[in-house]
Amino acid sequence: MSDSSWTRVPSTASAPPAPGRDPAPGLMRSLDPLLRGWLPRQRWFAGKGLPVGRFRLAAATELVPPGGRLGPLGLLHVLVDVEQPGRAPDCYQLLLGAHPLLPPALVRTALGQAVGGPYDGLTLYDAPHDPRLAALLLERLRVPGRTGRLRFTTEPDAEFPPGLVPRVSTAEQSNTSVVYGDAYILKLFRRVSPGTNPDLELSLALARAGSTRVAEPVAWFEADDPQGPAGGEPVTLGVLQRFLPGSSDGWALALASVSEDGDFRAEAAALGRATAEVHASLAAALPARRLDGGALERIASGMTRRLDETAAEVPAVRPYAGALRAAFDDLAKMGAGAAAGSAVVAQRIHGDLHLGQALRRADGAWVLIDFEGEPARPLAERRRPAPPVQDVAGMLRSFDYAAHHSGNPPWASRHRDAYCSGYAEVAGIDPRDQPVLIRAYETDKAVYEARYEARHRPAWLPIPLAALARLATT
Ligand SMILES: Nc1ncnc2c1ncn2[C@@H]1O[C@H](COP(=O)(O)OP(=O)(O)O)[C@@H](O)[C@H]1O
Ligand SMILES: O=P(O)(O)O[C@H]1O[C@H](CO)[C@@H](O[C@H]2O[C@H](CO)[C@@H](O)[C@H](O)[C@H]2O)[C@H](O)[C@H]1O
Repeated sequence: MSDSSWTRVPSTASAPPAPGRDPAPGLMRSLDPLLRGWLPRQRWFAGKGLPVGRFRLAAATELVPPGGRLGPLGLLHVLVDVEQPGRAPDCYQLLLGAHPLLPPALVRTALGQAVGGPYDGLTLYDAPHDPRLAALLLERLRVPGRTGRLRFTTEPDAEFPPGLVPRVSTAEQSNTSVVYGDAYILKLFRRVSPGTNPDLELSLALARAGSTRVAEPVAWFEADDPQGPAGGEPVTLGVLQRFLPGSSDGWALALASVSEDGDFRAEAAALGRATAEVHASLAAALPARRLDGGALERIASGMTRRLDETAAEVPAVRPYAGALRAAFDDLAKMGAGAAAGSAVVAQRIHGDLHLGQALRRADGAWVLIDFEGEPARPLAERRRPAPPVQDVAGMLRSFDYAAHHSGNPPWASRHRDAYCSGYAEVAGIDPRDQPVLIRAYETDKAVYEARYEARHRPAWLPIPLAALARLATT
């Protein structure tokens, strides 16, 4: 199937639209009232709690099946910039269907009825939930090439068996994933920015290096940066990866163990070994360098800044802020004492490692997923090499989360120890022998979690707060 069998909205054909101009006449005017109601309610909407200002349509492309027509048959792909006071505009990826009458299963995915514009009178809805449109997207991913500003790529040995039935993953998520017949999972990034998403970059680098600790990407799609110069950084929009059928996620397994006060230490140690293997593969495949003292001081000052910002936003953090700063001051002092060069290596890392990012395959092996980094951080920061102890700290926090979530705090310490022992077996360095680093990174992560929970799951805020209280007294 050639690229030419796919239709695009003619007005998005090639030249970027002038700023503020609607590239598909009337589209933005009809989308605007629908997005105002729907967008802020989505789990992945980053600017929750802030008023929503202007929308600006950055790109619109309609994917239509070969021989099909624009309108109810197609999938409307939209990139929209959202302005909100106090934050830089966010660009969101929307995949929309348009239909005169929605079947009952799709009603809850509706944005509402368009008035005016190219979809006048049709109900717009979230397309990933429509098996027909999700299948259409997979069909498009099979064929490398371009449609308007969208560019589709496949790995050379990718195979697409026919008849893969799509379903949207129900996991609580920062993005939207569609599972195709237990063979593939397509992650659709919702808040996007120029620059290759590390989830694609790192899982591809690991898979190409022969690592079995990752779900291999088989196809992906990107857009040219709608605002950028020709040849600028691509915007990663979606990645199709091998699905691991019958796998269990580490968070569910850990919770089950906590609730029966079970012994999960062998699994925790295996996970530590898997983490260290991934770190070794990333260090071999991508740039790594020894940090100088100044770099450690800059890392410490970033942590202090995040603590101050969080204390300003989350009042419950304030009582601990003064004492917590000591962890970052100690890291800065370590940097000051190592002006000529420290023993700390920075390399590409997972960036947001927790138990929910580890899947135990049906054969018992641990695989890491979601190399996107912390969704709230800017992409450039998430792609910067960092000490691997950051990932270890993330996982240690997660053992603590599981134990406190289910009211069994003693479970945490023996499993944290087992994880560190497993990590040390492969890495040759035990994170517990780097107390200043691990304490600073664990504190930074708990601060991040306090802000994350305050914004997204206020009922969970006591978990990171209890950790901050403990870290403030160590
Ligand atoms: N390759 C895979 N095989 C099986 N399940 C997966 C795979 N990738 C992700 N999942 C499931 O989807 C969930 C969300 O995936 P994730 O990449 O963490 O998305 P998000 O960034 O939106 O949180 C995971 O917790 C897991 O249950
Ligand atoms: O999985 P995401 O990339 O969306 O990560 C975000 O959400 C996570 C929660 O779903 C959050 O993780 C925190 O809660 C987990 C339990 O639900 C716990 O295991 C983690 O240790 C804790 O950090 C993550 O921080 C956030 O970035």
